[in-house]
Amino acid sequence: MKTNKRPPASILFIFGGSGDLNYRKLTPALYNLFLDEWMPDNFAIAGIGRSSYSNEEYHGHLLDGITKFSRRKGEQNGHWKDFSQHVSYLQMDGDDAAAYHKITDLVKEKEAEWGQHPNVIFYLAVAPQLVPSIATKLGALNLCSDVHCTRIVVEKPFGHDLKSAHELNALLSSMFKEEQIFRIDHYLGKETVQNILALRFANALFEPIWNRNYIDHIQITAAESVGLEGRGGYFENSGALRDMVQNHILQILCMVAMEAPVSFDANEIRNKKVDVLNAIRRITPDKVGEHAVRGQYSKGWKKGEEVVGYREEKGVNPESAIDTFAAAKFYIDNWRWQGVPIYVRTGKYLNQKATHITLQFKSAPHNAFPSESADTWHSNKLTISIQPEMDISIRFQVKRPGQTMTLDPVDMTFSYDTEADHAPEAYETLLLDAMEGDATLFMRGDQVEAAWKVIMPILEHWESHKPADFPNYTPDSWGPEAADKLIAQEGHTWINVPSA
Ligand SMILES: NC(=O)C1=CN([C@@H]2O[C@H](COP(=O)(O)OP(=O)(O)OC[C@H]3O[C@@H](n4cnc5c(N)ncnc54)[C@H](OP(=O)(O)O)[C@@H]3O)[C@@H](O)[C@H]2O)C=CC1
Ligand SMILES: O=C1O[C@H](COP(=O)(O)O)[C@@H](O)[C@H](O)[C@H]1O
Repeated sequence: MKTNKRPPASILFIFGGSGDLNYRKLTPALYNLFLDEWMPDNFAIAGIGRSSYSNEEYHGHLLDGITKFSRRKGEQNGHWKDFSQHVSYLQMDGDDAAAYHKITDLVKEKEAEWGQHPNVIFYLAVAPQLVPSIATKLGALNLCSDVHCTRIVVEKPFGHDLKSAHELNALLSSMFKEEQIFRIDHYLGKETVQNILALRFANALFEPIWNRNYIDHIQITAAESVGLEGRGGYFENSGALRDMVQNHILQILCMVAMEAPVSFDANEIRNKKVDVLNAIRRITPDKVGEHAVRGQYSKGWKKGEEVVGYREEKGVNPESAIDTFAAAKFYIDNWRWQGVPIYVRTGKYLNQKATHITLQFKSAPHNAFPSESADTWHSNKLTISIQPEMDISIRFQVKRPGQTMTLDPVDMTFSYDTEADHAPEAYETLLLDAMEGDATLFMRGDQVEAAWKVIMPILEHWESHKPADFPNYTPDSWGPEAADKLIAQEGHTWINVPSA
């Protein structure tokens, strides 16, 4: 786990330095680490892309991103000038092997300037099709020597399906050792996602009831209020199941369902998580309809503005069968979770931005209270809100003050928003971990493949059976009606946690 020390001297090469992710997330995160005095004493950041920028233009572009998207807006009392001196832009085509000397030149220059061998981190924030070509050329640089500690950070999606993920793992491990490969899933860097482990394994209170004997079912919702945001080209090759369930949602599920780790060693945590993925019951092709629902948004209204349907978005096939909503019911075949349904859902243009996990407990075995209390009888639930609210809330029943024995449900809530002044953004945590070489919050190769195995039957069924009812939900709703039917099969309903 992280120490309180700054990481060693590092050079970060960001492939995709001219792209959206770097503009909105990576550079703002690195700048926040700098402001919070977490960056190494000696560091350099080089953005890489084919677009043309002078260093000065590049700095202006990045500062614009910070002003729009960072948790700390703007340049912060002159600190930007100090930070930007560490940042440069390398114009190069990642497919052009002859251009890679620019990387080794910069490493040599910094070694001479700092009088030490820095860690070299390659961050691949590029489309997945480019990853094999770039990784192969990086491997050929032979920077993975005794003196350099080289790491490669690979953005999601990791592969397009099980086969391509397996091939990419094989390619990366032919050039890098597993401890050098950092497969990123930014949900694992979110404070409230990490807090699931603290809640479960730093408190003796929850463990005895965290199982099939007390929990009726679990729900995981990752709802987005935004639409495609110009990513039509990407989404047409992806869909909600690939974009959110294969990675973020299954990783959250692992943290909720895993057994207690013996230590916080990266491999120990990852072993426990992969056990969960391997225990998820495989959905057979004939059962996909009972276990999974897909949706696609139509045109409609969002916050009082008319918005186009998915099929009318830029870069989208007018007859597209891509899912912008996905819901599924999973079972984990082990002693702890046998028979407990786990419902997950995600979608674009839903009613609100809300990511939360709810553990719905079973009802008390006997209601000894007067019969009128039956109307207000609610079973307990524990809700972990990941965003935008960051809190943990337990619902239980109390007696309403007065002469009658009437019960009311109340919530006891811990709010991260009030306790943590400036919770770091996920990418701050993950970039710092990558510089420190701590892979606990990153995915191991077998974990990614195990997650693909879980969703492959659904993907294959959907790809071979085109939906007859698309588009089937309107913007600002909670998705298609079929999602309500999915959960109603076992007498449950989706829980929508209202945002403040
Ligand atoms: N944007 C987001 O919010 C998120 C993105 N991601 C992932 O991050 C990755 C990048 O996404 P995003 O930033 O949105 O994509 P963009 O399309 O905005 O950026 C793509 C980047 O790749 C560069 N690039 C493309 N071809 C080459 C090439 N041949 N050689 C060198 N550079 C090249 C582009 O630079 P140029 O055109 O100048 O060559 C550009 O900087 C994807 O895997 C995505 O799934 C993950 C989570 C969220
Ligand atoms: O990885 C992705 O995540 C974002 C949602 O991230 P969040 O941190 O805002 O919840 C999603 O919009 C995007 O489609 C997906 O690629």
